Amino acid sequence: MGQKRGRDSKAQAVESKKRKKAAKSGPASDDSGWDGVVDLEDLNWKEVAMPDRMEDAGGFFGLEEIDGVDIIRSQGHGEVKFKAKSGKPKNSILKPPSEDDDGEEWGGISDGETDKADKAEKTPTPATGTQVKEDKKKQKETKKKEKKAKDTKAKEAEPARDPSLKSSLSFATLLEQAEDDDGVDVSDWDKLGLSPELLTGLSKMKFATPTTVQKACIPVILDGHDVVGKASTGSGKTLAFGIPILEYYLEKREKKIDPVEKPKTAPMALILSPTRELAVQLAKHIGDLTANSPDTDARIALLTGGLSIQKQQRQLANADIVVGTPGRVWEILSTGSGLIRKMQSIRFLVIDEADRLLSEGHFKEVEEILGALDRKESGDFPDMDEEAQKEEQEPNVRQTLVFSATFHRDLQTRLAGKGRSSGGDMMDKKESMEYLLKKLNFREEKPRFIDVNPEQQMAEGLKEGIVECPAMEKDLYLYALLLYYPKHRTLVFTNSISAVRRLTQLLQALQLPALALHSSMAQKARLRSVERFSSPTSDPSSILVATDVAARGLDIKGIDCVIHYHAPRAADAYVHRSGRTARAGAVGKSVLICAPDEVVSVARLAAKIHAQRLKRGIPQKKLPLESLEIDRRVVSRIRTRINLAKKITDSNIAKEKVSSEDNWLRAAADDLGVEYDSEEFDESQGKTRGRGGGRQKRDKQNSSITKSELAGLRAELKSQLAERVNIGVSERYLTAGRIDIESLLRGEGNNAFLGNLDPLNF
Ligand SMILES: Nc1ncnc2c1ncn2[C@@H]1O[C@H](COP(=O)(O)OP(=O)(O)OP(=O)(O)O)[C@@H](O)[C@H]1O
Repeated sequence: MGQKRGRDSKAQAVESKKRKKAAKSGPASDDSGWDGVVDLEDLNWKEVAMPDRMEDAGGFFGLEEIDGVDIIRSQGHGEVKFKAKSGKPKNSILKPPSEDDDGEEWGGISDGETDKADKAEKTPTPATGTQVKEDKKKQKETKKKEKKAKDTKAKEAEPARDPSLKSSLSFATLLEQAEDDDGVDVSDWDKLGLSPELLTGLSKMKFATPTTVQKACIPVILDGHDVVGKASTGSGKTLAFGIPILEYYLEKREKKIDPVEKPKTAPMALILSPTRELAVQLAKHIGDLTANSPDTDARIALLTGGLSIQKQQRQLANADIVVGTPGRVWEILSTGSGLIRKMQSIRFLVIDEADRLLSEGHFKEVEEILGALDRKESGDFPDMDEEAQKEEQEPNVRQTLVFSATFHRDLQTRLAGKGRSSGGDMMDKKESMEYLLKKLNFREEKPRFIDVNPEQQMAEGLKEGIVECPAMEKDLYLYALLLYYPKHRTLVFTNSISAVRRLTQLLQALQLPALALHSSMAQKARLRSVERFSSPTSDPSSILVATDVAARGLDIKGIDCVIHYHAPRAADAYVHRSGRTARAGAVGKSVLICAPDEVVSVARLAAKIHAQRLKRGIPQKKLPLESLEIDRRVVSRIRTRINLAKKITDSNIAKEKVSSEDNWLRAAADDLGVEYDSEEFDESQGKTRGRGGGRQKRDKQNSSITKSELAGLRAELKSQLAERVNIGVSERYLTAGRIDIESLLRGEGNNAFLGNLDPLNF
């Protein structure tokens, strides 16, 4: 297709300048070793023929076109160049030298005698150096004048054009616009008074409007207040605190900008997260905004367990913002020299997923960190700049920002400075709210409590459902749900690591793209699972089977469905797990697979979460969750597959287990210099009788399946999986009218099933 461009005076001016530049280094002939790449201005543009009537021009007035070119985009700069299409001579697309070109500078683009002859004709007769120069100068000036007069005349002769039309036709403007298209209009952020740098960053990230929590929190934090922020999952809390931190960074840098070297300074913010994956994500999210905002080179150190401590220590030495999990942060701070003092000057302390971070296993380290940040010791700070030292001297410069989607009622009322605690079930005595308030050392007596959605903890676009099934058939119902929702990126939550391992293998045996995530995995494997699951190029039916390590904060685009294989143990876990879908205004599903003995506790849990809505009478149901009926035919037809897959998985797991136990005992026997016989050992330990004996016996039985038996099971499963699950259709009578053959052939509908399956309508 031919390329078109508009003509305008600005483009022409640039054109002549660039042409000269091109001429200097430009191509001499087709076989000169020149790669054939030319600039826009050096193309042999031809005017587009105009219709007789100007009204018919349809906005194409003044257009030029070129044929036979390929566009070449240079990496990184968005610059566009051109090359002749293959089969055409390289210089066939080049513009011949025009009258106003300086003959000497224009090295000649010629592949024909005519051009050479033309050039010879134009070449001035030899003369002395100064004279030639002067003559040329005069010639140039005359040509310039002539050209100017010609241009003015042409302009006067042109009919008046709509200025917007003109600019929209300019090729140069089109290129500019293409660059501008990189971003979106961010005028909705104006009221928050952000710096142009961050506005550019937000525009490039296509965040046209601040979310509710961002609108509510950013100004308050910028005003220097301590904030406790509560907003539903996926509502943009990270930037609600990330933006004010970066604003502070820019402001601080402005005051003492050093063009040669950044001043060595202490970090200005410490952001604590309960899980490694969330810490990685927080650093990335804030880092993305930094990277997209011009001149915003805040350095972020990520301190999480499982990765090289030395590297993290090095990062910390130059960091502006520190993001980490409490364990590793404390490990580095407590073993480093002078680091605690350096961190004492931080301006922001962020406790993300606060209710989790301030409870359970993490509290001890958080407590150590908080204690260390407030411990005042004398001494100087040799590697700190003056302002940081000054700030260090001032008492309590630190703003504390506490965020979560869920807060225990007591924590909520206490942090909001409202009323007394009635005693809570989330923390024990020592970890009481009073203690917390004191420990967090807010600089204001009452931090600002911002609850953007007091009545609803769940995201707007989330649909909640429940599938009831016999306790021993959860695998079957899980598989059925996954078949009902093909091409759904699904996150399956379990309550134990062993269940994650087993389910991942089971689903893999059923040829589903399942990945595992739990805290006993090596950190690199954990990150790899998250990366593979979240990659935009990954299978759209990817499944991540995880423990609650993935429940908090994980922001993976495009999770369509969350399945709770085990009912969560607490209401907040349900909120956070379900919050992995329907994020940032998207829609999503959350489905609980529920055994009969779990129904009561699940009902209680749901009632708790939806208490406010139930109070207001919406919706008037026993359970605010939709009950999903899985077609009985599906259940019965997939049973064989599940049984086969289970046998294969159980056998593999039992073999791994027996072999690792065996290896351990063998090594111990070797160390002791004794013979090891596994059966003899089991007998002597009474392992075949008593408590746990049944499980061990089962493991032994499962592990004793021979290789050929296993191969047989695999082959049987494979042949089952090669067929669609038949929902009451005889394949012999496919044409009997019960199924839509044409849509079947077109590959429409759910490929897992043969026959008409009522959708779950959920
Ligand atoms: N102003 C905005 N406009 C559009 N998208 C946004 C905006 N701010 C943040 N987002 C996107 O929303 C998603 C959720 O943001 P974030 O992870 O901060 O949510 P959260 O409230 O912390 O969730 P959780 O409680 O689950 O941790 C992210 O993908 C982020 O890129």
